[in-house]
Amino acid sequence: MNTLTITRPDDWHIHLRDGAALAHTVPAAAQHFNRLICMPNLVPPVRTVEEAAAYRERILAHAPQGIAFDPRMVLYFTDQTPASEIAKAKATDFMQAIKLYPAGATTNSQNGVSDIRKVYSVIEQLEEHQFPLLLHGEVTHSHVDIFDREKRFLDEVLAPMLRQFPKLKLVLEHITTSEAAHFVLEQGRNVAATITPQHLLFNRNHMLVGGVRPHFYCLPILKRQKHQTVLMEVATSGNPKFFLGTDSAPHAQDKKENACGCAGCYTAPIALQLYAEAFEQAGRLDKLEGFASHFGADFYGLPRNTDTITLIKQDYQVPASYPYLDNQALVPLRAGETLPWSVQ
Ligand SMILES: NC(=O)N[C@@H](CC(=O)O)C(=O)O
Ligand SMILES: [Zn+2]
Ligand SMILES: [Zn+2]
Repeated sequence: MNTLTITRPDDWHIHLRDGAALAHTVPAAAQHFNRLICMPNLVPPVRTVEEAAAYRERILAHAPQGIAFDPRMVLYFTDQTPASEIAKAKATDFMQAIKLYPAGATTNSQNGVSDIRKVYSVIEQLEEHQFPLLLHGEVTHSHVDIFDREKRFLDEVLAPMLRQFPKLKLVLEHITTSEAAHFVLEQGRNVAATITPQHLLFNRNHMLVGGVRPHFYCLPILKRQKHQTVLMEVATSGNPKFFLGTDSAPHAQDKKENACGCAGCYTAPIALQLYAEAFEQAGRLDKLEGFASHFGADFYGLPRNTDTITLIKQDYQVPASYPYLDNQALVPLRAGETLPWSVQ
């Protein structure tokens, strides 16, 4: 197969950042994706519907003319989120979800939730309004090994929460383990997961063997190959519980190539090509369209896109870096490498 035309995809998990970064991140994402779930971990975070509306305007100011582009906004869950904010968000036509970061779990999560049991009154509203909860699913206790943090979250936080709120609509974001994949498979249709291109194509050896490669460092961290294999299986299975969320997370080059490097892989301009590479490796290119373009929209109750995008089996040279902010560069995953798929 040399070309593959699919319904235009959506990215259900992306970081666009704010301010001057938007001039770079918004056009890069909009060239391939229509709807974006715009993560709210700004500094300061997007805590209210008003702040989300203002952030959406700042994003739209950089949207390319003449193509469909619909940023979907997300509240940042804090210990102080008022339960009344949920009905308010639900009543808008641009708020899509609320994102829960356990405090300290990842980039800009310091204002996240300190103990999920303290916010059960808000979660009750989420279940009642069927307003989706997006989870960065890792525990944060310093004594828990970084490679076990996702599994521990399932056992200690998510399973008890779902027992209490069995109809809660939720997305376990950027899953990285076989345990998370199986957990999602065992739940009802109200529970889904996003999977990034890096967790499909890579495992921790790619990050750590032969030298430490900071551009592969993201959270949750890349795991063993046996987990990668299971993620590939579920992503390419055609099961609608698993859909595309790139978790493209830009950090300037000097913040990544640093004695204490930031977590996050920048993939927005190459993510679709990477997913095509992964699905081809699995012999399941026929399942790419469902994963990339149908299942997320279906889960969120949005119409599927009506236009299409065409991938070509043609080498694509990833730039060494993209321009970013003042004099900084943005180094993508696979910088300088040649990918087997291009977007027409
Ligand atoms: N994935 C990451 O490693 N980083 C994300 C935050 C997140 O999605 O956890 C970021 O905002 O940089
Ligand atoms: Zn996260
Ligand atoms: Zn993210």
